[in-house]
Amino acid sequence: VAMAYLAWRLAQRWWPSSLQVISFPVVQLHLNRTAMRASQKDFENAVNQVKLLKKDPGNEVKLKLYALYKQATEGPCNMPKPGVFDLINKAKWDAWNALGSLPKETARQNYVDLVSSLSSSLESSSQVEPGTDRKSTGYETLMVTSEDGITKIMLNRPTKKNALNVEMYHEIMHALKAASKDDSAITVLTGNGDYYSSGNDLTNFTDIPPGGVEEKAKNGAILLREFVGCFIDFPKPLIAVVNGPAVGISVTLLGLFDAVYASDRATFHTPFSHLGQSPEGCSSYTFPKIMSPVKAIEMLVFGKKLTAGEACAQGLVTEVFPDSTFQKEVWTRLKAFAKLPANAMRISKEIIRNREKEKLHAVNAEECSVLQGRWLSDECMNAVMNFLSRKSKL
Ligand SMILES: CCCCC/C=C/CC(=O)SCCNC(=O)CCNC(=O)[C@H](O)C(C)(C)COP(=O)(O)OP(=O)(O)OC[C@H]1O[C@@H](n2cnc3c(N)ncnc32)[C@H](O)[C@@H]1OP(=O)(O)O
Repeated sequence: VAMAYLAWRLAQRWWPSSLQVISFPVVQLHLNRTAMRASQKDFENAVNQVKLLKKDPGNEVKLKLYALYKQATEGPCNMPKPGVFDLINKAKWDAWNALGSLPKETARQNYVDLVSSLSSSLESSSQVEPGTDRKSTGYETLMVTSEDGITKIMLNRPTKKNALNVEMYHEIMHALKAASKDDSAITVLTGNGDYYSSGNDLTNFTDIPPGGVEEKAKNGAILLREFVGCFIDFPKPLIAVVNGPAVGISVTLLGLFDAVYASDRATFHTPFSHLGQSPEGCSSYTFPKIMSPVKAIEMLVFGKKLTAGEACAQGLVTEVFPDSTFQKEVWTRLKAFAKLPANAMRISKEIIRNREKEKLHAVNAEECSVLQGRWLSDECMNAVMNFLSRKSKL
C-alpha cells in the first residue's frame, strides 16, 4: 500500500484528470460479499459521486479506487508488468493485480461501498477541519510566537516527527524573514513533540511536476538554496533548542546557528550516503571547521549518529541538559539573553559572521547543484522507495 501510495503521488500530475478521482476500497474487499449487489447504475453514480467529494480522500484511497474501477470494468489485470523504475505504472499494476480474480460484480460492489463510506466520512471530517493552527498562528506547519523578546519558531508536524515538507520550507523562510524585522532580540527554532525534526520529508520526492523528475530536482535545488540562504543571512542571534532526535537537514543547519542547546535525549544523524544523497545546509564547509575533517566525514559520509554529549564534545552543540529539566533551564537562559541590548547582539553577530557569508553562499550553491544530480540517481530513488514502502528506517 505504501508503494502504491508513492506511485499514486507520482502519478497524480501525470494521469488523465478523470482517473485522478477514480478510486477503490481495499479494506472492504471481502466485507460485503453478502450485501446486495450494486447495479451498473449504482456503479456509475458512485463514479460521479467521487468527483463531487468536497475533500481529497488521500492518495492511498485514490489508488485503491483506481484498481477496483479497473477490475470492475475490465476484469483481472491484463497489462504486462512494468519495469521496477516505472514507478507509476508499476504501482497501478500492483494495485490492480492484487485484486487477483475478484469477480467484476464484487469489485463493482466494493467500489460503491467505498465511495459511500468516503462520502460520509469526508463530509463529517470537513466540518471539524477549519484549520485552528493557521487561524491562531497564520501557519500550517509551524507555531510561531513572540514574547519576552524571543520569537519562537516551533516545527509543528509532531505526528510526522516534524519532517520538513515543501510547505514547511516556505513557512520557515517566511517566519525567519518576519523575525528578522520584528522587535524581538533573539530567534529560536525548536520542535513540537518527541523529535526536533526527522529532516527532509521523503514524500517530497513523490509530487512530480509535469516536467518530470528533472524539473522536480531543479525546483528542489532552487528551494533548498533559498531556504539555506535565509539561515546564512539571518541577522539576529539564532538559537536551536533541540528537544529530541534531529536528522538530515535539521542537523546540518545547526552549523549556521549561533547557539545550540540540546536535551540529552537528542541525537544527531546525517545518513546522506544511506539515502544516496550528499551534504547540504553548508555542512560540507561548516562541519569540518567545527569538528575537524575526519569527524565531519564520519558523520556526513559514513552516517555516524552522535549522542547529544558527543555532538557537544565535537563543538556542534553548545550545551546539553537533562531532558527532565531541559525546557525550564533553557528558556530561563534564553529569557536572560533576550534582555541583553538587542543592537549590540546583532552587531556582534554581524562582525563575527559577515566575513564568512560570501563563502557560505558559494558553498550553498555548490551543495544544491550536487544534490540536484543526486536526487536523480538510482541510489537516491531506491532509498526513498525503501523508506516509503517501509522496507527501511534509519
Ligand atoms: C526542498 C528539498 C530540500 C531537501 C533537503 C535535503 C535534506 C536531506 C535530509 O534531510 S536526509 C534525512 C531524511 N530523513 C530520513 O531519512 C528520516 C526518515 N524517517 C525515519 O527513518 C523514521 O521515521 C524515524 C527514525 C525518524 C522515526 O522512526 P519511528 O519508528 O520513531 O517513527 P515512524 O517511522 O513511525 O514515523 C512516524 C511518522 O512520521 C513519518 N516520518 C518520519 N520521518 C519522515 C520523513 N523524513 N519523511 C516523511 N515521513 C516521515 C513516518 O512515515 C510516520 O508516518 P505515518 O505514521 O503516516 O506512517
